Amino acid sequence: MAKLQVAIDLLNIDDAIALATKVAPYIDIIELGTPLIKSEGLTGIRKMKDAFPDKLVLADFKTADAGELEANMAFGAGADYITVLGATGDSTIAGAVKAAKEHGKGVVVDTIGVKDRVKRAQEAIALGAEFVELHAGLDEQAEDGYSIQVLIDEATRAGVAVSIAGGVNLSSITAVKKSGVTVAVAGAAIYGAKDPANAAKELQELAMA
Ligand SMILES: O=C([C@H](O)CO)[C@H](O)[C@H](O)COP(=O)(O)O
Repeated sequence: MAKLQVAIDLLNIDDAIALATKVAPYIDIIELGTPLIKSEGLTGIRKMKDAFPDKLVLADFKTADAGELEANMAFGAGADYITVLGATGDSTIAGAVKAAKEHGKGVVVDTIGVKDRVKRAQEAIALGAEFVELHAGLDEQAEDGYSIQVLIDEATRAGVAVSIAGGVNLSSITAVKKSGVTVAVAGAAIYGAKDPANAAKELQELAMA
């Protein structure tokens, strides 16, 4: 059974909270996507956590430097998780992990742009990350020939706690879940659906099957 995370790549916090309200019954983790964080800042995180105190809130900072400082900012605003780039140095991940331990929260390392995602995932877990996101971002997904299968194969081999993000939808979620992921991340498949609540419900059913 995999947890389900909704990645909200909207730009307005009121729209994001309205979406989260529809899908929250089927979701374990509410992610404020990087564009939303850049648009609404720490205030957006505070508003989301205030609206959903019983849900895990993930701030998709994609931190590249000053790991401890940025993690303290995110956790101070109410986030339960922050993302840190796997492409950055070990000291940045270690700094964020230090802040996470002080707050009783978690660091998720995002492998976007990393060549050897499996190796970096194993290193990141050794540094104290709670889980690692095997991630093909929106631009990589738009490249010719992209297939989520590469992430599914990597999750099967990783041997550490991972999530998959980058094209998780109703067609791929069963294979994603079978790969043994801790968390399946779905963005456009939920916020772009005609009926986001129903999309989240169907994804959750398949993630739990
Ligand atoms: O993290 C993401 C991206 O970098 C923009 O913030 C997306 O939320 C993530 O890639 C989810 O992708 P889809 O499920 O394919 O929308």
